[in-house]
Amino acid sequence: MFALIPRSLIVRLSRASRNNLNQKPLIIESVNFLDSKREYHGDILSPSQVLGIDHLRDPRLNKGLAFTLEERQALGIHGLQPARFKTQEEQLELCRISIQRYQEDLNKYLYLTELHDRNEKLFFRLLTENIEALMPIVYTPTVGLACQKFGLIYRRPRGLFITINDIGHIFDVLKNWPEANVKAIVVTDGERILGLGDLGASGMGIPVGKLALYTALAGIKPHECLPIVLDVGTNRQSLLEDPLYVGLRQKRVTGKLYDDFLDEFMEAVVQRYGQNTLIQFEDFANHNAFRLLKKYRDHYCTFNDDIQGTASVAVSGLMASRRITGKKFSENTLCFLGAGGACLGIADLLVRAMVLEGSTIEEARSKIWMFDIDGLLANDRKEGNLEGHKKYYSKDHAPTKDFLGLVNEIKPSILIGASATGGAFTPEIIRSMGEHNERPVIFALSNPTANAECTAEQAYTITEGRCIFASGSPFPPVTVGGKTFKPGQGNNAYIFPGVALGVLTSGIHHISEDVFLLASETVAENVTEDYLAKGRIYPPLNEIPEVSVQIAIKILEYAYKERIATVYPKPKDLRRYVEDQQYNCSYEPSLPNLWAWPKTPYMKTKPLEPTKLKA
Ligand SMILES: NC(=O)C1=CN([C@@H]2O[C@H](COP(=O)(O)OP(=O)(O)OC[C@H]3O[C@@H](n4cnc5c(N)ncnc54)[C@H](OP(=O)(O)O)[C@@H]3O)[C@@H](O)[C@H]2O)C=CC1
Ligand SMILES: CC(=O)C(=O)O
Ligand SMILES: [Mg+2]
Repeated sequence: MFALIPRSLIVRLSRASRNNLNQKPLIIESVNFLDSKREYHGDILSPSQVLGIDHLRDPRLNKGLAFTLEERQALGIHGLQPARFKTQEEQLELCRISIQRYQEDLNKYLYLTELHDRNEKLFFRLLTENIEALMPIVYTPTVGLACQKFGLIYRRPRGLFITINDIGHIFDVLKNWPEANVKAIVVTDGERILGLGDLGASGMGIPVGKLALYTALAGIKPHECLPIVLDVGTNRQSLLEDPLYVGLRQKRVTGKLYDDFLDEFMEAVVQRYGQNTLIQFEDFANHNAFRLLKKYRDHYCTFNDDIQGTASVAVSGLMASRRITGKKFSENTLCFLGAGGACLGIADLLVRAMVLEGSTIEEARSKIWMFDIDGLLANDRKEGNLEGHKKYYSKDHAPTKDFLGLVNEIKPSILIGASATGGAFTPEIIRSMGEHNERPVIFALSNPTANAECTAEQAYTITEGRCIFASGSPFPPVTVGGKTFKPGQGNNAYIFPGVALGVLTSGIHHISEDVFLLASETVAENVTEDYLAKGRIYPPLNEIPEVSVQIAIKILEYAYKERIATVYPKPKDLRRYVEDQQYNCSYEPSLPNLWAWPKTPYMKTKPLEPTKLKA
């Protein structure tokens, strides 16, 4: 039975009200149906078509078949959809069935991208409720493949592309972004995308994926998030020659012009969105990452995820490992393969943690040995630089490029790889770790999967199940001697969403290292004895949303204690305050409650048995 809707009244939601669907629509306009013929894309259309169709086309408004009969009629979309009404739960079931049908992960990625473009709430609900199964698709490893194939799979724009040619006009480009209330930006210049090197503008997949996790793992509202690529060219010859490449076809700009471009970008962000806008630097090459962090950290609300987020997640894993090995941080010898943003960030934060345990900085640094592409960081080495933070870890030791030899000699209890060198932890190296330690700690943090320094299978098998293992990209469970181990994912995804939530809700201007140590502790506290017994040093991925809220609460407590919060008065109930600001991915009414609408005649259907997505 159809309800009777007064034809003289159709309801129009203003753009302002759509931008914040968690609020009730603010502006309601009555339009007389009979005298309102107007032009739309050059055609004379009825106002119902003009005004209502947006509800199907705009991913933020679209609810698919969940529009009630009353909504369909009042919005003028009645007849534009089949007769069936479907709840969001029924739509989710269709999504799960659909995604299972794809064999290739890249096709699953494309399905999710299309869903994101079509129905934002459904996309985020699907992602939030299936983190374990879908994080490897929207994030590492599949996002790496999506970046490599970016030119081929590019369909619709998502995010903002600012090129070096926009210098002098970056603010104008930012003004083209259609959202007025951006609070968080993830920005890359595409020079070091995961462990895949320089992908130029094709690196856009990374800020898009990271910000999808801002919403799915921390409930930060999607319209408050802005992914940005700074396209300064690429030095990858194959991309410059690739007819499908969508970025600037020129070598990377460097030096003063690059720096001026970055400075203008930072200033333009503040001018457009305010001083408190969080700017997360992601996948910049090493020669820029540290430099830019140092330059901007005390002037903007910013952090570098590859340095600080990675440090925080690795230290968190080591905090949990400490409960198994019984050793203080300073009682370990650590050996790093790689001395870039990730490894140096981890080493620096660990030194801070050791100092808090009572070591001096020198004692703490003496426990840490590092290898880069030119071998051991050694004072007398002729090849390779010892610039920046590398010099803190350089040793009075004969230069060597023999990593296995060094491992045999110094007998580290903790081995960490972030070198983007797949298979660099050879079976001999893993065996040596097993021979010298009852519970060797082995972290193969490089992404995507093919770049991991070793697989979970190799680590557990060669150490007869004794190692404490984590990897940057996910590995399936491994069974050794009848015991099954679920490898932990030592990925900064445990950290950056919660840190962002804490920073945004407290309004702190600058993000200190203490914030990252707090995040490490919070993640480690969520590792139960039961998880440790199964070899897990991180909570399961689907617990990250709760962990993010806890991180945010810790940051708020810290911010009020240190008097660096800018949101006053201090909320009485911090958890409630945080949760009240989070995104709600359930559908909401598309119409204001002008009068009591008659009930929609939902058709009775056989209840579906929910499909379980395999991780
Ligand atoms: N799990 C996680 O959450 C994260 C993982 N990562 C991963 O870590 C990896 C490195 O990232 P990042 O540190 O930012 O990158 P960088 O480019 O800053 O550092 C890479 C480091 O590895 C060294 N290196 C390269 N090849 C070798 C080799 N054959 N032997 C020894 N050392 C080598 C480089 O040496 P040199 O200094 O001489 O160039 C450099 O020190 C990437 O794969 C990335 O995906 C990064 C961030 C987070
Ligand atoms: C995870 C991440 O940030 C990286 O691999 O770069
Ligand atoms: Mg990164």
